[in-house]
Amino acid sequence: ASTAGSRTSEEAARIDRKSNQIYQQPVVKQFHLGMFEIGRPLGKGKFGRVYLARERSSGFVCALKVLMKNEIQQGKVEKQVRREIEIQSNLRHPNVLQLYGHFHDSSRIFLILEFAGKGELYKHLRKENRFPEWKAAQYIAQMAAALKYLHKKHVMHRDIKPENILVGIHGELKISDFGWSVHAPNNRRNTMCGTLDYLPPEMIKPGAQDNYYTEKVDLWSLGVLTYEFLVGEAPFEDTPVMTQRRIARGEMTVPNFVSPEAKDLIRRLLVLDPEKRIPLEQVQKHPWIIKHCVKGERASMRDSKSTGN
Ligand SMILES: CCc1cccc(CC)c1NC(=O)n1cc2c(c1)/C(=N\C(=O)c1ccc(N3CCN(C)CC3)cc1)N=N2
Repeated sequence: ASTAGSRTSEEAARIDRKSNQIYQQPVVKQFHLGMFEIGRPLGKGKFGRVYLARERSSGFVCALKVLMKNEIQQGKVEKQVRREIEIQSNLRHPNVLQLYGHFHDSSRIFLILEFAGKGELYKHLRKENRFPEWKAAQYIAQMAAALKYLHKKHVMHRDIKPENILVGIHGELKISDFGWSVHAPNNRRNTMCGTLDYLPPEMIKPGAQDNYYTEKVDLWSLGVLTYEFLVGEAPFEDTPVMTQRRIARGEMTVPNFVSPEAKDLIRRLLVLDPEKRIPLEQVQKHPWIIKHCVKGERASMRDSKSTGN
């Protein structure tokens, strides 16, 4: 295959004679509102509304997120919106909601997002109260894969919670809302708003001199997410003051209906010392994940027989 370096920047696409492939460089298209047919509203958040949309020429279905410039300015979140666009535009993973492009007019910013056909995960969780272990394990495996991808690109999400996860048409999870994500390491203190439940100890009580934290914050949140999927509420849920104290001390109890394997994974993620949290590779190989995610042993044996390895 060609070496990317040899490709000059203005080339949009080229035929590689050897492999007779077309290497399509993303052509940065200019988008505008007239290109889209707007459908039903899908949801609304603090700073925006999202609509089902279809790009007229291609018929491509997407989600159009509309942010009001004046609300963004008043909320002093321009930087976050800029970061969300910059970070999410460069990400491509089946469990990360894709941002295809963006544009703006005099009063609004528009984000062209991947359409997640089954909506918000937290609504599914509230409706089902809590997920069966096989479903929770498959969801956590997908989140671990997404986080591994993000961390490889030195992006930490920092706001992993059910409210920021969408469900695709085939039931796959999609991390969204990169408003709080940053490139690691991050040694700036950011005032966080919203729920405290998912914050790790190092973000709750950063040492005076070193409020330095890394991607390990997402490991803590993955632990909180695992707990909430299985129990139906967050592990440190309490009054704001008590929540902070319980997080800082890692005080939580796992109900008996949670299997020992799941309890083991939760305890290995909810570790106060960020360096001692189980790494994502180990999460993906954890017995609880393997038990629910790898097709039965016989099935995999069948695979290996057929491929003969
Ligand atoms: C502006 C809204 C907002 C604010 C803050 C954070 C986020 C990310 C979660 C968002 N949403 C966002 O960016 N979103 C980007 C999106 C997106 C939201 C979305 N789909 C839906 O919101 C949705 C909702 C309900 C739905 N149905 C519910 C009823 N069911 C019977 C059938 C399926 C199907 C899809 N697809 N891309």
